[in-house]
Amino acid sequence: MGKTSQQFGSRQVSIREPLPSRERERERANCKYEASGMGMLGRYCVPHGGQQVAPQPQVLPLLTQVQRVNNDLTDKLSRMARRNTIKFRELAALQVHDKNAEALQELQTSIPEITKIFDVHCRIGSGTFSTVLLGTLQRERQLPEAQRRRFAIKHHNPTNHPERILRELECMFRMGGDHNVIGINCCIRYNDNVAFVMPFMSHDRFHDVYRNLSLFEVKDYLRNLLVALRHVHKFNVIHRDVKPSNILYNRRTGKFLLCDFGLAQRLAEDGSLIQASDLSGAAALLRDMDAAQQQLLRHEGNSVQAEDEAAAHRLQADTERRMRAAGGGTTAFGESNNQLQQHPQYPQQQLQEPSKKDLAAQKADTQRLINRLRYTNANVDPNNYVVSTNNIRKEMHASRAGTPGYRPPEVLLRYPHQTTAVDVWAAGVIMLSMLSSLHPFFKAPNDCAALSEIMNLFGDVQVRKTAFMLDRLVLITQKVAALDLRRVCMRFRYANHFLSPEIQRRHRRADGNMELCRHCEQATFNCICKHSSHQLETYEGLDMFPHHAYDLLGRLLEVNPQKRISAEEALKHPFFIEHHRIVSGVPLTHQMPAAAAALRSRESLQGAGSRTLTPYISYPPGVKQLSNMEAGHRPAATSTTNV
Ligand SMILES: Nc1ncnc2c1ncn2[C@@H]1O[C@H](COP(=O)(O)OP(=O)(O)OP(=O)(O)O)[C@@H](O)[C@H]1O
Repeated sequence: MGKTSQQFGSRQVSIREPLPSRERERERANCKYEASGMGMLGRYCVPHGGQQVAPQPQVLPLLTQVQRVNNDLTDKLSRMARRNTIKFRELAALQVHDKNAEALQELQTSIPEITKIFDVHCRIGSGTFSTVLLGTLQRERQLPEAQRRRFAIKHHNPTNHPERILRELECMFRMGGDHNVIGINCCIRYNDNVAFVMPFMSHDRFHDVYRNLSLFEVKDYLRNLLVALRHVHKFNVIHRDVKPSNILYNRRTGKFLLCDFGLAQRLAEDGSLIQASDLSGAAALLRDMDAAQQQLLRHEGNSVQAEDEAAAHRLQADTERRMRAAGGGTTAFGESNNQLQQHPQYPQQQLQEPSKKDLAAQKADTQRLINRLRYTNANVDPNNYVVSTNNIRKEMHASRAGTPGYRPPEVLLRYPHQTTAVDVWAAGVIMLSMLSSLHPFFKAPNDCAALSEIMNLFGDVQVRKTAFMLDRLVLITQKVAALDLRRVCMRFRYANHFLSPEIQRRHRRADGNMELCRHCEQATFNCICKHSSHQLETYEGLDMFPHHAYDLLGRLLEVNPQKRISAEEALKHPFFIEHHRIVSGVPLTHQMPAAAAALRSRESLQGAGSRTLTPYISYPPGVKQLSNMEAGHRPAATSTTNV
C-alpha cells in the first residue's frame, strides 16, 4: 500500500508514503528490532541476539516522534506533580485551619471562663488525651506582641480519667518549674472539663532535628533530659512516657522542658507502685495549689518564653568564654554526616555521587537490616510469649503504661516491681535514634514483637538471663547473636559511606560477590555482630561521636533493669565531662549555628504556633523535590516535607 518503486541502475529504491497511525503501530510491533541501552531512544537498533546495525531509514522519524512523545510525557508528569503538590498544600492548610477552629470552639464552649481571661490564638499540639492551645492574657492586649506573655493551655479530653488529670497536676505542681520540668500556672475546671495553663515554649520537632544535631547539641539534649529525670526520680516518681514528643526542645535557645506527666506513677517507700485509685492526697494538693495559684500567675507568668532571648545571649557569652579558654583544637560542633568527606583523617574517602541503581541497592540493603532488627517469628503467640518460672505466683499483672517503642524489657516481661529505670531506658532509646539517625528505632506492633526487637539487637542470651532473674521464662524459637551498638549506629548513620560503590568494590571478592556474615547478614568488612570473627574496617576518624557516647548508650540500654545506670550516675559519665574544643580563627557562628540563630528576633505569635505544629506530608520523591523548589528551598534529604 502506498508504495512506489523506481529503478536506479541495478538498485531498486522503495519510497513509502507515510502510514496511517494504526498501521504504524502494527509495523512497530512487527519490527524485529529492539532498542539498545536507552530504550526506544537508542541510536542504534540491535536485532535479537545480533550485532549492532544502523537504523533503517524509516525507523529514524519514528524515533524522533517517540522522543517528542517522551518529552511531552515528562512535561505533563512534572506539571501534574506540581499541581498535586499545590493541592496537597492547600488541603493541609485547610485541615490545619479546620482543626484549629474546631479546637478553639471546643475550648470556648466547654470552659467559657477561659475566654474571659485569655485570648486563645491557635492549636499548638494535640495528643491522645488533650489538645494544647496558645493563649495570651487579655489584660496584656495593649502591650506590644513581643512583650505579651504566652501560655500553653492544655485542654483535657472530657473522657480522661480524673485520676490521670490529678496525677499530672500533682506532678507539675510539686516538681515542675525547675530542673527542666514543665511547671503549671493554673488549673481551670468547669463541670467535667479541665484545662491546665502552663508556660508556653516554642520548640522544634524531633523529626526535624534528630538527623542533623551536632555533637554539642546531642550532649546538651541528653544532659538536659537526664537532669529532668534525676529531678523527677528524686520524688520517687516514674514519668513512664519519656519520648521525643513529650520533650520540648528549642534548638535556637537550647532550652529544654520535660512535659506530659499523664502516665506518671509514684513509688511507695518499699518500692511498690502507689495504686492509681489512691486519691487521698487530692485534698492536700488542692489546698496547696489554692495558696500558690495567685502568686504563680502574678509573678512567674511565662518566664520560659520571655527568657528565650536572655538565654540565647547567655549561651553566646558562655561559648565565647569557652572559646577564649580553649584557645584552639579540633571542633566538636556541627560535624554532621555531610561533613564526612571533609574529615581530615578521611582524605581518601572522596566518594562520588552514587548512581540511581546504587542508591536503590543501598536503600534495599538498609531496609533488609531494618527488617532483620524488627523480625518476629510469625508463629509466636503474641499473648503468650512469656511465662512465670514461679508456679506459685501465677498472676502476671504489671503496669504496661508507656508508648510502644520506648517500653523497657522489664515492662515487656510483665515484671510488677518496676522502678525509675523505666525512664532511663526510654532516654536510651532517644539517644539510640540520635546516634543512628533512625527514628523511630523500635517500631513493634505489640509487646511480643517489641521484645524480639530488643532480642535482635542485644541477643537472646541477655534477654533470657534478665527474664530468668525476674522470674520469667521467655519462649524463643531461634537463637539470635548480639550486635555491636556502635557498628549498628554507624551502619545507619553513615550508610552512604558503607554502601558506596567505591567501598563495596574495595571489599568485593574475585568472583564479584560480597562475602556476608552469616549472623548479621552484613558484608564481612562491616560485620555488626558484637563478637565478630571477621576482619573489620576500622572506623577511626569517621564517626563524630566518641567511644564514650556508645558506652553511655550501652549503660542506658542495659537490658537488666537492676544493672541499668541511674539518671544521676549517667550525668557523671565521661561523655558529659569531656571538654568541647573550639577551632580558633573560625567564626563562632560557623561552629555553632544555634548561637547565631539565637540572636534572631523573637518569633511572632502565629509563627511560634505554626512552628510547633506543622503537619507532615509524605510526597513521592519527584513531587517532594518540586514542592521544595517551589518554596525556594534546597531539596531536603528527608523523606517528609514540611509544608
Ligand atoms: N508548654 C508547652 N509549650 C508548647 N507546646 C506544648 C506545651 N505543652 C505541650 N505542648 C505541645 O502539645 C503536644 C501535646 O502535649 P502533651 O504531650 O502534654 O499531650 P497529651 O495529650 O498527653 O499527648 P500524648 O497523647 O502524646 O501523651 C506536645 O507534643 C507539644 O508539642
